[in-house]
Amino acid sequence: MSNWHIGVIGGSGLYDPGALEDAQEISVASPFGEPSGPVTTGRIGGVQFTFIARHGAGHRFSPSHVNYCANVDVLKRCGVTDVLAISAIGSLKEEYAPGDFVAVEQLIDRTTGRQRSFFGDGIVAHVPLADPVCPRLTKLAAKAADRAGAKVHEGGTYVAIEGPQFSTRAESHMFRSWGADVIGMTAMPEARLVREAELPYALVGMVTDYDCWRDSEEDVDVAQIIKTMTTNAENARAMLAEFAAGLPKQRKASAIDTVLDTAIITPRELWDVSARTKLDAVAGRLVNLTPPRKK
Ligand SMILES: CSC[C@H]1O[C@H](OP(=O)(O)O)[C@H](O)[C@@H]1O
Ligand SMILES: Nc1ncnc2[nH]cnc12
Repeated sequence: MSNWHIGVIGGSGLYDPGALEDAQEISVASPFGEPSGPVTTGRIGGVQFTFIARHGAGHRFSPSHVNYCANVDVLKRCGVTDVLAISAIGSLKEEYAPGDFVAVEQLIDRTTGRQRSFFGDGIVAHVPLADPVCPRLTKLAAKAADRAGAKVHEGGTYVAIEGPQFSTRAESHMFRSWGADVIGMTAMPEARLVREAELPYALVGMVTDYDCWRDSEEDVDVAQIIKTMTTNAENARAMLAEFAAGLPKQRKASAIDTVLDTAIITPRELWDVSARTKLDAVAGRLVNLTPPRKK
């Protein structure tokens, strides 16, 4: 059995991971509140996968209402080593056409008012985020998408908007002028939280539309996105199978696995019991070392 355990966050149109061996649906409680739903855990080949539908079964949580903290906490609690997120994205670039896959490299955060950190209430941490995705995992995901028959673009900057409305035409042009290549509503704060949980993150976007900047194209709407995503969901599942097959047999440590070592600024002797208890999965490697301090 491999030592990889891949957490998959399925976005719009991808509400189940397809066939997993020995699949089990488990409801996992989180101190950060209700996750979007139960996880499905099982194997593809010798690799363990744990899947969560970002917007819940039946797409009940909008991008602003997804409990990103709980979803990431639950994946960490299940023991995942790495997170592969799959999203529907709009294209801000001529060359990225509907149906194409994009292995995202950079993120711009335009979301507002979402909980963006596990830390701050008793234990403060500042993790580095210069490179928000893990290059190793992203490369493996891009290769898998390619082997699954998708047209894949490696690299690209994703701008995360708050939504739930799509962008105005002026915003769409502005994001293009900033150098953003694709647009969505969910990769932030997800990527921030996954990093805080010391998990490498890769984001594969499936292009569903050209947003509203392109004169020759209909402006984006949900019907267009769902139509493309339904066609693409099978490709995404095929990508997961190829991803499992293409992983190196044994996972080697990543610098992200221990990123909190140099990120927590609050001295250990001041960590309070409730913060430690809440972080027992996210920062379990550190907070579970010694008995919690009594107040
Ligand atoms: C269904 S239309 C917009 C919706 O689709 C994307 O979701 P996800 O990233 O979870 O695939 C986008 O970010 C919006 O949330
Ligand atoms: N054009 C768009 N804007 C924001 N999120 C999206 N998800 C898919 N297409 C999108």
